[in-house]
Amino acid sequence: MRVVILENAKAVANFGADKIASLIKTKPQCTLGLATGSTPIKLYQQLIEQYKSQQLSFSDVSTFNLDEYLGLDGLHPQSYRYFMNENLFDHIDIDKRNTYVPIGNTSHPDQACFEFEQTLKSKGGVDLQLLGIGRNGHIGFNEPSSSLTSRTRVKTLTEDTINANKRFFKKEEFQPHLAITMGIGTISEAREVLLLATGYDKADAIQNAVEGPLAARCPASILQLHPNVTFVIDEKAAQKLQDIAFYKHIERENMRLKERTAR
Ligand SMILES: N[C@@H]1[C@@H](O)[C@H](O)[C@@H](COP(=O)(O)O)O[C@@H]1O
Repeated sequence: MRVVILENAKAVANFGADKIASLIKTKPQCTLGLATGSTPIKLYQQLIEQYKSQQLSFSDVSTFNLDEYLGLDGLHPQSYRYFMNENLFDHIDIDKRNTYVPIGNTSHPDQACFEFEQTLKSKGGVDLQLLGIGRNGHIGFNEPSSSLTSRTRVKTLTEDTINANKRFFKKEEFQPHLAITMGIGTISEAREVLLLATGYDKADAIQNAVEGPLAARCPASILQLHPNVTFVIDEKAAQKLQDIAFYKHIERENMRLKERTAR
């Protein structure tokens, strides 16, 4: 488990974008696991800039998104399909047929979840999974008490999550209380995981995820078992970690080692 603490949200976005860009350069046909929410927006902007300046092509990349609101179709401005089109897909050269977001407007959600898992499997799984984190420690829409080995399925959202996401909906607008989400077991199978968090709001969740016990109360704590996970967080989100000095020390040591081996 690697904990990278950076100065601010911009540095977090740069770090994440560089990771994704270097994966695409070494493996143009890679499969990315993508997230929504406000946290990855700056990272997506960086990727768009790299595409526009011809440093990066997404033409052979496939993507799988973590989650979608149940009951919203992809044309609904608050749907996660719409979010992905607006914030990334419409601005790069990705083939949209290779972009998979769980289908929210289905009358057969269990079947949709099963097919999502099957498609992910047929594509060989996720190379790099990008994650945000909810204030209560959720990843995707796996709320506290989710099974730590769960697969893609329908989940009920907590009041805290509904309130946190209210800002995206208009006052009288229907806000779904259910969502389809990749399971925690599904997420854990990604070959590499990058979790981004910024701001004081996320400090408790980060402390529980990184230093708390492995527990369904904090779904992100499952990442402690992952062999290739990096938490990329800003100083504000890091403020409740007990071992900040040690995490920073490790990063400095790693940097020195890199410089020495590069000589
Ligand atoms: N389902 C999404 C999560 O994938 C995301 O990580 C979380 C945090 O969002 P934000 O980045 O806006 O804080 O919000 C939603 O609940």
